[in-house]
Amino acid sequence: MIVDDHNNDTIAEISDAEKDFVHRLIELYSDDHLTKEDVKALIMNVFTGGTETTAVAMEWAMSEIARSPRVMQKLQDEVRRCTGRIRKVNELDITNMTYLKMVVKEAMRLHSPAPWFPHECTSHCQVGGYDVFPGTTAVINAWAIAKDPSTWGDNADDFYPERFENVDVDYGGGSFEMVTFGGGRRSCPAMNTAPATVELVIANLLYWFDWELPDGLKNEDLDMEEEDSIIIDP
Ligand code: HEM
Repeated sequence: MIVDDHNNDTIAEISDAEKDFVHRLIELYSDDHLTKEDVKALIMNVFTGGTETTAVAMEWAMSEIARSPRVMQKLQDEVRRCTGRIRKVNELDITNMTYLKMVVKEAMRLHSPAPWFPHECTSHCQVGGYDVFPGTTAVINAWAIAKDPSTWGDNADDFYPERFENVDVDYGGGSFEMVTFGGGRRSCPAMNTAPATVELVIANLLYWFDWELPDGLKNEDLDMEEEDSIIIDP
């Protein structure tokens, strides 16, 4: 259906700037670089890997902000200061919002949207003194890694965005203290765009609205229990 909507015949009439992800895939298919099955699988990858994860990251970040009046006030001050008198926060404003980036990173540290992911070992190696043989599935527990007190200290379970003022850890795949987007060759291709999306939405919502919990609910009473699955929902 999606592939049919992007009818091959019309691609030649579309400018490069207007071409989307599916147009590019169809071009590669037409050049014999991909099969139709590859195209369908890649589209499914983006839908399944890209929608729920980002939505859940946003929900957790909003919940943590709503639960912490101190963080909300500091963040809202930054968003309004960096945005000025315009109608909408844009990507350029976000580049100056250092606290926002720390808040989103801290929310993703505490609540890895993809808590674990499997990798198959292709050659014999040793991990922590254990032999791992080819064909073995190793499960990377991103959830636990990001909460390890030996890395993150005694307040590892607390939502404290300021910790990133002194910790040079990023989710770019190079810091094994936090592997929210995986690492290496199979790491998430959206490791830069996904946080940017969350930042943009939160900045706009805080710019325009003062947030409150519903029905007089107290901050400490907000239910932060996680629902266990392949994606951790609030
Ligand atoms: C907060 C949002 C997201 C999180 C936390 C996340 C996390 C992850 C993780 C942990 C992996 C597996 C890495 C590994 O196996 O080492 C992955 C893979 C992947 N993600 Fe994301 N992701 C997010 C958003 C997105 C978005 C928006 C897209 C696409 C638009 C996307 C597309 C993919 C794809 C295609 C893969 C498979 C990469 C491969 O196997 O080569 N993800 N993601």
